[in-house]
Amino acid sequence: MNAPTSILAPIADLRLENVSFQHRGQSLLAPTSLTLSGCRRTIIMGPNGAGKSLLMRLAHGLLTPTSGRVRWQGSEPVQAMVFQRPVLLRRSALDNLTYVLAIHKVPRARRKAQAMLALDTFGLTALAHRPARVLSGGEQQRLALARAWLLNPAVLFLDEATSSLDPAAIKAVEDAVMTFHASGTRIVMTTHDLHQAKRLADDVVFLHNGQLLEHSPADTFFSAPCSSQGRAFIQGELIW
Ligand SMILES: Nc1ncnc2c1ncn2[C@@H]1O[C@H](COP(=O)(O)OP(=O)(O)OP(=O)(O)O)[C@@H](O)[C@H]1O
Repeated sequence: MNAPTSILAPIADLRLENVSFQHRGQSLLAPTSLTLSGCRRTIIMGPNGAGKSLLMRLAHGLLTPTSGRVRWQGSEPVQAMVFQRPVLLRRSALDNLTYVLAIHKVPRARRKAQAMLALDTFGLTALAHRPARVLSGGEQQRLALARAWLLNPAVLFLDEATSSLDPAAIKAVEDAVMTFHASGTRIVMTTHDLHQAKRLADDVVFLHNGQLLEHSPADTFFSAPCSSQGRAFIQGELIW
């Protein structure tokens, strides 16, 4: 594994074909078809319980659909996922990163330099030797992003990655997302923060009640959503 560089090859399309998910006979995601392509920032939006995380976990392969299929149109690219609460090892920030490099069989002599580069990229150099679990929420999230960056993913999934952070930490995570995107990574991110979606989205997938109601360019979604639920959502009305 090399240090992250720009991803030059086109990223395979990810196609969800009539994907549904049921639990104990209850439909949590109605049959959904969706194609994610190019090097775009796709934001999955919708109110609490809409099925955003479900859709993302199905897309990333963490969940198996009840029906339908998820397939890559071409070779499956390297993917990484960042969660709302990152799971970090009881070690220093630096060691959390060198551990990942060891798992990926990077020669020992190269691990520290690569890990330090990742820490530097995400503004964490000064915290290299601090135990990861005492870092603030925003710092932990940036460490999770640095760890993902080491994998040089072509596709990065983020599930409510900023929902428990303050505005400065949100900005730092959004900057980190832009760093990934600038190096050629496709971004797929869930949020119910409208302002964040407006800042980041190239296109928006809007879910309500386990149904995909819209997948549109961000400008279209924010100026002229085609569903009444989408309109209510962007007007800040509560919908359940
Ligand atoms: N693996 C699972 N097994 C069973 N039920 C699930 C599973 N994952 C999610 N659910 C249920 O599916 C529904 C949608 O959950 P999901 O987490 O996708 O919503 P969300 O849109 O991400 O909501 P929030 O904004 O609150 O995080 C919820 O009722 C949840 O309890």
